[in-house]
Amino acid sequence: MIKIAIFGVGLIGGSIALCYKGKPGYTVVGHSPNPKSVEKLLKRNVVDMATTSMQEAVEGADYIFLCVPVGMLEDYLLQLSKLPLKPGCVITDVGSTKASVTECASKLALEGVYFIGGHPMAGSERHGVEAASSHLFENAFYVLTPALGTPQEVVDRLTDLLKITKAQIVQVEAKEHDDIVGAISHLPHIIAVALVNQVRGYNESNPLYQNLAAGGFRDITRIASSEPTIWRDILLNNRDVLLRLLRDWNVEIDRFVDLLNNNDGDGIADQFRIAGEFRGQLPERRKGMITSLYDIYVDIPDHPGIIGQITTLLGNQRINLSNIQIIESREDVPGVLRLSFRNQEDADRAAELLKINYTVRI
Ligand SMILES: NC(=O)c1ccc[n+]([C@@H]2O[C@H](COP(=O)([O-])OP(=O)(O)OC[C@H]3O[C@@H](n4cnc5c(N)ncnc54)[C@H](O)[C@@H]3O)[C@@H](O)[C@H]2O)c1
Ligand SMILES: O=C(O)C(=O)C[C@]1(C(=O)O)C=C[C@@H](O)C=C1
Repeated sequence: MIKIAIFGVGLIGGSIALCYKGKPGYTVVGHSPNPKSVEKLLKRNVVDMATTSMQEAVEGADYIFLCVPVGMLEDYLLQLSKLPLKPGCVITDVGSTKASVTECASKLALEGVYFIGGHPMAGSERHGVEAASSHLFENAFYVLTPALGTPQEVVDRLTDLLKITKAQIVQVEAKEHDDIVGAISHLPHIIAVALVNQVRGYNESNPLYQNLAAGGFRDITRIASSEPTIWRDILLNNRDVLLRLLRDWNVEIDRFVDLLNNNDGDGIADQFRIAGEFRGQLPERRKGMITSLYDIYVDIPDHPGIIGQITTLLGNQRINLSNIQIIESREDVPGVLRLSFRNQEDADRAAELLKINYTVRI
């Protein structure tokens, strides 16, 4: 039996737990310092066993996942280094930054056990075990940052274990990880929050701002609803990288100031063209469950029962939906449904079927 211990069973820790819970040959133990959380984990059936005792959680564990906020990772590593761990045990984490935790583990010089930093590139603005899903990591990249000198056999062992999450495992050097993820994840979170707060300020004197905010604003600001303390820790931990990225961001913004001052329409269009080309090359299909794989969009009139009609139509044809989301729905305004499918064939069949009565966009 392979024992997996998870510290911090929230969105990510809970999703890791659900990937292994109930699989033959695995037993999953969750840890929380809070007895009420331990009760909740057992009640929700996310883990096989839960405890407030660190020692009990790690006893005999083959793998230990640290899924607590970034600001707690080093403290947890230190505490683990003082506990009797099973020889050969692999400790990993899921923190959104990798340089500091990897360096901390190297300094601790763990004996007979190994640390390999990890970061699944999937998540959501939600938090807590209630938001966990065994599908979260499907098709997502999962970064490992093994320190130089980590035996290949140990890296292979963790890689094999993580394949069960259906993520694509890649290795990146820890500092390079923080540079890249700073730009593609941390900076966007800052921008989303700053933009929402800018508009919130205008809205104080005119509530029409909030009412008129539509798809564009919602698309770019979803992540502004992310958990504040999780993101406080991430941004502070990657501070130096982010300060550099924010200087570069100011350059990009100043470029638009100049283009507008100069009435430079061609320059503005060029910026959109360059951005669109790059964005078009993003690996669209490599996403976690929350932004799904094969989506179609259906315009729907706002009347009761409409969603039921659509799901019944699909169900009658045995077309499996993997997710359904109302993107826009207000009184008297037609809404948009995003229907997500696990494969292209289902998405195509659904589009054909729904086109008869609805406007469908692919
Ligand atoms: N949210 C994402 O999209 C995402 C994606 C990839 C990685 N991560 C990383 O995963 C880790 C967990 O984030 P999450 O999104 O699952 O957050 P979460 O809030 O859903 O889960 C955090 C867990 O840690 C516990 N916790 C919080 N403070 C604690 C403390 N002081 N001591 C002990 N336990 C504590 C919470 O009870 C909870 O179980 C973070 O390191 C984050 O950087 C997050
Ligand atoms: O999709 C989201 O909501 C996320 O915030 C996921 C996201 C990201 O920025 O892409 C956030 C933090 C991570 O560490 C990894 C992924």
